[in-house]
Amino acid sequence: MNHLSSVKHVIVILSGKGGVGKSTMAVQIALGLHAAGKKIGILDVDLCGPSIPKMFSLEGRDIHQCNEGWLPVYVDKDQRIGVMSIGFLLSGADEAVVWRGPKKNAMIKQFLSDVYWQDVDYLVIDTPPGTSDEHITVMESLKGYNPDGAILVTTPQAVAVGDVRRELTFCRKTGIPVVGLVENMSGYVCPHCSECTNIFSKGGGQALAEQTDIPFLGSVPIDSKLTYSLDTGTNILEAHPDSPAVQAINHVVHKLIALDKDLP
Ligand SMILES: Nc1ncnc2c1ncn2[C@@H]1O[C@H](COP(=O)(O)OP(=O)(O)OP(=O)(O)O)[C@@H](O)[C@H]1O
Ligand code: SF4
Repeated sequence: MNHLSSVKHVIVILSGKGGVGKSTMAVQIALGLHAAGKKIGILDVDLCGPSIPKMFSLEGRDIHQCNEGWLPVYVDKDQRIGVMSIGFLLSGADEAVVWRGPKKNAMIKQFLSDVYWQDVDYLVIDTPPGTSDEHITVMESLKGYNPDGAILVTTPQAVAVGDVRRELTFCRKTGIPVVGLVENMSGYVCPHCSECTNIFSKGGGQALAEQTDIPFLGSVPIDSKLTYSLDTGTNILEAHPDSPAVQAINHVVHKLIALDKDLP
């Protein structure tokens, strides 16, 4: 049995470039949805750079099997946030996955069919940067399970925004709806006075969303509290609920939940 059938919503996180904060957004959106009372699964199919276990401080944890399939590794004792990542199958943080395409694609298919999610409300899938074979495998494996669609992550600079256009074309060609666009690293929040300075250009994500007629979900600034929380696997939403990054993430999550009724 494919356990995706027990998942209510599937959201794929995509970015045109590496390092724009795709995994960061996957984790924060998951935490925000969890705070809103939803049961969450996070699937990390970034086989060459699995960063989700580190961001939840779950490195070194083992995957266990039950009769139904692979059990996710749970972040919380209530088992409301489950994680599956290739990172759990590697023997150490420095080990690299040196696999050719077919082996990677077989692993992604297995991840998508064999993890026993147990009635999660939202499955958030973190993908590698760009549009590769792995993305096509994800999209093909999701066919028939009615995924909500993709959230595109960009930084505000024109170069990064240009790459998002290619992601949009990819979504259209593979038939996956676009849930919306998030602009990450939109300005830098000073840790002393909380002043936000636009160190990159401003508003590129929002302008692109308007031009291409996709929902703009919001802008998340660079916030050192967020970097710290990701490095230490702590929950910034609980630790710093008033920080600018958390307010921005909450805004994205509320928009996402509001879109729920409109999702195909
Ligand atoms: N808004 C932010 N504020 C502070 N730090 C951030 C923010 N967004 C991302 N970061 C930091 O930037 C780094 C890169 O982020 P992340 O790993 O999420 O990028 P990515 O797009 O998933 O990268 P990859 O190309 O490896 O998949 C991380 O160390 C993260 O802590
Ligand atoms: S934003 Fe304000 S507190 Fe921060 S470095 Fe600049 S002047 Fe100093």
